[in-house]
Amino acid sequence: MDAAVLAQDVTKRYGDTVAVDGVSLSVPEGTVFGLIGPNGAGKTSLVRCLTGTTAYDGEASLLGSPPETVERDRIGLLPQSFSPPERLTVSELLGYYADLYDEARDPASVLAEVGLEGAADTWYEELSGGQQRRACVGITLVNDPDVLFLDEPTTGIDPVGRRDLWTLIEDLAAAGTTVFLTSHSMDEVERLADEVAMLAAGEIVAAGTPSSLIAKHGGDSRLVVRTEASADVLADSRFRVESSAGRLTLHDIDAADIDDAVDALAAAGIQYESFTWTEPTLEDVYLELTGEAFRGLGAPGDGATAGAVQTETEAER
Ligand SMILES: Nc1ncnc2c1ncn2[C@@H]1O[C@H](COP(=O)(O)OP(=O)(O)OP(=O)(O)O)[C@@H](O)[C@H]1O
Repeated sequence: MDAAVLAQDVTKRYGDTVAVDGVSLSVPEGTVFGLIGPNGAGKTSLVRCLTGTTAYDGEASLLGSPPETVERDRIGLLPQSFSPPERLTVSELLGYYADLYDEARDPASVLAEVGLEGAADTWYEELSGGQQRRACVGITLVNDPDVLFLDEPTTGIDPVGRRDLWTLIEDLAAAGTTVFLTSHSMDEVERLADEVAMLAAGEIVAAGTPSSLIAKHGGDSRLVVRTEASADVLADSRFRVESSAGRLTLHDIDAADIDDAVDALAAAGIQYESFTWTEPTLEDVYLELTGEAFRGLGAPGDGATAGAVQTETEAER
């Protein structure tokens, strides 16, 4: 499979701030790549480099060419903040953006894909925040892009709308579109991404499939028991137990161990209100790695004074 997006030692500086610090990555065609990381980690800056919308050092390629030279109709980009004309209805808006391309999809079918058929004749400014975001996703689809960059696409969208968009993203990837997704929603990334990279202070600190990252950094499966009992009463059991206010946590509990663990609670005479078995998720990976990044790499965004940031922002305009 060819790489649709490739970065080799990509670095983006704004004055003294190093927003992206020597990032290398490769996204095979037709896959979903998830970029995660705390606020200020450099995600949006990296997306700008990879879409050719800002200057950078290092090498990048998009669909086999330098990003800034790729025909715009092959790329879809939903920036984090995007404000289309507000006094257009949703269908006028999609038609307006479709007209910017020599060949475009039928706006009506895009409207249906993003679940806005019922709002076709509503002015953009009268849509709810979540509907506006869906309309913006629709705008990125009118040119039927080969690569789609979505910077926090589901922010503000309700749970049903989020799931609908996830299905849409899965369908797009299944049909061959490469999707580069940045998100703060770990369940979204865990569900959608084939590969994930975590950025902290401009550097990739971990990368891999969601399951490999969870296996490496997510911690263990555990049984959390709501009880006032202390861990001592399970001292003779085979389980590793920690106690905290109102709960005992039994570690390294696989699904097959749950019965034994519950038997051990009963044998120790522990009265409990309830128990919950949890498996590690990408959120655990995120929390673990963000903690490490703050301990080891310094807080993201360090190294820039507000003045230096301001100067470069002005210089870029
Ligand atoms: N146009 C700009 N001019 C100067 N500094 C900038 C500019 N854009 C971003 N920065 C700085 O670059 C660093 C990375 O910012 P960026 O927006 O890329 O992070 P992010 O990971 O997308 O954050 P968030 O999750 O909050 O959207 C931050 O220190 C930010 O202040």
